[in-house]
Amino acid sequence: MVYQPAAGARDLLPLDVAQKRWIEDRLQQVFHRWGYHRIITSTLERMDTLMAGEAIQRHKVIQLQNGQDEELGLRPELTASIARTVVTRMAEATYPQRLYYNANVFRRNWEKRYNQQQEYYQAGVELLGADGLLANAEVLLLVANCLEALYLRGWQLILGEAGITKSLLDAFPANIRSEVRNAIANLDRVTLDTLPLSEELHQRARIMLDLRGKSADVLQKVSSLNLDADQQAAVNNLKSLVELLESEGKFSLILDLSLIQTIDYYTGIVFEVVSDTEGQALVLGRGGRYDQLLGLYHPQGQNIPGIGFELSIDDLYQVLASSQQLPPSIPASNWLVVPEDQNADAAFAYAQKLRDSAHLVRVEMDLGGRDAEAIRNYARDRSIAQIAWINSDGTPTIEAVS
Ligand SMILES: N[C@@H](Cc1c[nH]c[nH+]1)C(=O)O
Repeated sequence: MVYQPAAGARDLLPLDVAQKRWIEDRLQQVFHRWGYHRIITSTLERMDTLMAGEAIQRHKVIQLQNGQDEELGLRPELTASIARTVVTRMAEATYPQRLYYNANVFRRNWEKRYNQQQEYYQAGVELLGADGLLANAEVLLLVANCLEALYLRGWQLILGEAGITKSLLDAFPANIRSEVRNAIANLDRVTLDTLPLSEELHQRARIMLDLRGKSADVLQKVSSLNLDADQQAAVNNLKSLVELLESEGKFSLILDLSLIQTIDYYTGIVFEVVSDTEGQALVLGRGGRYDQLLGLYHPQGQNIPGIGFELSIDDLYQVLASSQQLPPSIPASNWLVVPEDQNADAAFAYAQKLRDSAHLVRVEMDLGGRDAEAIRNYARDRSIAQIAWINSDGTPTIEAVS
C-alpha cells in the first residue's frame, strides 16, 4: 500500500520550508517595525464564527464531524476568527489594536477540481479600532513596504470601495441585483446586455463596468452617476486616499469601483495586490475595510471598525521562485564533530560548547560506523565547513573541509 497525502494537501520538505521561512521572516520584520503584534487563533472554529454572518459561504468551508451539536470547520481565512477573539477575549483592550498573523487556512476549492480541499498559507494584518484616511493609508503603505522587503517588483494595487459599489448597485431592482453584481464582478458585458433592465439602468451598468482605470478618470466617471450626499462623501474620501498614496509614489494604482470580493464583510475600501510578471496576472494578496464585522461577535453588538489584508505565501513563493531571491538550498551545518576512540561524552560536550559559542551556529555529531574518508566525503557533500575530531584525551583536532 502506498500512502498518499489527501487530495489538495501538500507536504513541505526542508528546502520548501527554508524558502517559505525566508518570505515569512521578512514579512514579520516589517510587521514588527510598524508596531504589529502576532496573534494565533485556533485552526478549528465553530461554523457560525467562520461564516461571519453570510459573508463566507458554507460550501467554501471544510466542515468537521465531531459528533456533538457544535458544528465545526477549518478556518478559510483569519479575519473572522481575529474579530471574534478581540471582542470576546480582549474586552479590556484599548484601541487601536495592531495585530498580525502567519497561518495556514483551508478552503474547499470548487473551481479548480471538483470538491478539492486545499491548504494555503497566509500572512496578514488587522488594524482594529481605527477608521478614516490615516488608518486606510497605513494599511496600504504597509502592503507596499511588505512587497518592498521581498524585493518584489512589477505589482499593482487595484483599489475599490465596497460601500460605493454596493450603493451604486442599490439602484437595480432587488430581484436582479445579484445577477448584475456577478456580471460586473466578472466583467461580463454579454450577460449584462441580456438582463431585463431599462435603458437608463443598462447605461448605469455599463458605466459601472467601466469604473476601472487611472484614478482621475474613474473619479470623474463616477461623479457623472448622480450621487447622493453619502456616496459623494465616500467618493471624496477615496479621492483623498488616492492623492495621499500617489504622493508617496510607492504605488502603481488602478482604481476599480467594479471590484467585488468574494468574501462579503467589506464596507469600505477593498483592494488586491496583483503581480503582472510574465504577462500573467496573479493575485498576491487582498483586503479591505470591514466596519460591521466585529459587531457580529461583540456581546453587546458594539461595532468597532477594522481594516486589514492577507498576503498569500504560496503565490508570493511562485513569483519569487523565478527571481533568485529565495535561498537556493537548506543551510549547511558549520561543524561536524567526530568522536574518536569511542570518546562520545567528550564529543557531545565539545559540540555543545560550539553550539553555545555563537548565535547562529549549526553543529552536528558524527554517529559512527564510517571511516575518516567517508566522514570527509559526507562533510564535503553537505557543505560542512569544519570537522572537529575529538581525540581520546578529549582535545579537538580541527580540520577545514576542502
Ligand atoms: N481575510 C481576508 C483578507 C483580509 C484581511 N483583513 C481584511 N481582509 C481573506 O482571506 O481574503
